[in-house]
Amino acid sequence: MIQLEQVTKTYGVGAKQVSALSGIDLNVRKGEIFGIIGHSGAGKSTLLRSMNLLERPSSGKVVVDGIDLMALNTKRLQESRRRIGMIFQHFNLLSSAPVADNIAFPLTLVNATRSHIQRKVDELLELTGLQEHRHKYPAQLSGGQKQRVGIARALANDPQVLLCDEATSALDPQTTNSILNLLLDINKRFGLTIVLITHEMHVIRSICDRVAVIHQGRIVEHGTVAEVFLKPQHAITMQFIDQVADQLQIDHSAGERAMYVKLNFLGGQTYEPILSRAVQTTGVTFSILQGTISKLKDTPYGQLVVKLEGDESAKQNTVNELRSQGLHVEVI
Ligand SMILES: Nc1ncnc2c1ncn2[C@@H]1O[C@H](COP(=O)(O)OP(=O)(O)OP(=O)(O)O)[C@@H](O)[C@H]1O
Repeated sequence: MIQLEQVTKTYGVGAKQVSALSGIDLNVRKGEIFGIIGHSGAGKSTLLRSMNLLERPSSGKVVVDGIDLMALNTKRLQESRRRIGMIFQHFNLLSSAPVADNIAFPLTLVNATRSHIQRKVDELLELTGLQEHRHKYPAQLSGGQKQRVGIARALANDPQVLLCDEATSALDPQTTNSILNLLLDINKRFGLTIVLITHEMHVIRSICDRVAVIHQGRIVEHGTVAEVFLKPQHAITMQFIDQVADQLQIDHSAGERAMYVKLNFLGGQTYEPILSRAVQTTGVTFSILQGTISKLKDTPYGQLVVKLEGDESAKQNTVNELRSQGLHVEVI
């Protein structure tokens, strides 16, 4: 749905030049929720805004639904942009207009008929749960309600893509979850392709199908959320995963007989007695030091930290057996 080929962006001129993006290749598939995570200044906003040419890349190619955006004239670009909705961290609503008019705004720009505007606004108020707030002004709404208005407005022209620029960063955790659930619902109902940028791994884990990690203007890692969670390759990715992991301090003084391992279970494995079966065959004993079960989007995901005790070869056989059962096992 969105292809970026060798996209670069340099701000400024001469000695003041800043390279924000360097050779970005990215492919966002139709109907998926694609997350881009990175620290402040990594280039996330620049990357997201280059997908609708709010920020024109210095070089490279941006293709959305088969259309090469950089090759379009201003009028054609405006038409293409209508198929790409966007929501913002600080909502960017018209403060002097009530909720219904904010939602109707993109439709008035394309001279939609009054009856179409009325029908669409009613539909979007219902979708976003804002019916009773239609006559209120943005200043009378909570942050979560404002973002719902932002989402409704972004959907007014029936876009194929929704770009989310740190859409939940200004919200408390509970409101964040309700907005993420709304995005997930919209994605499922309408097959809308969603690209979001964030610095929070919780957001990626909750709703994304695939993720790219950006650092200093480059994509350093990408894959399905499960792949990236279970087998992070880059130090930056590990830092982000630590945001959502409970840290356990291992005391290695227990002696050589002990081996500490971290086990990651995914999907159906999460609820199976794989560890008990493995130790029955190898004869080692184990104690659980830490365990959590959470979800990667809709997929259950479990993590156990266990201490294995027994012969060196038996412990190694246990690790091998667990790996052969498809678990991701890390000796720590
Ligand atoms: N208009 C601009 N002029 C000059 N430099 C810019 C401009 N916009 C961004 N930059 C620089 O480009 C780099 C990437 O910025 P960008 O805003 O894309 O990062 P980010 O990951 O979105 O950061 P944050 O999470 O803090 O918003 C940074 O070094 C930033 O200072």
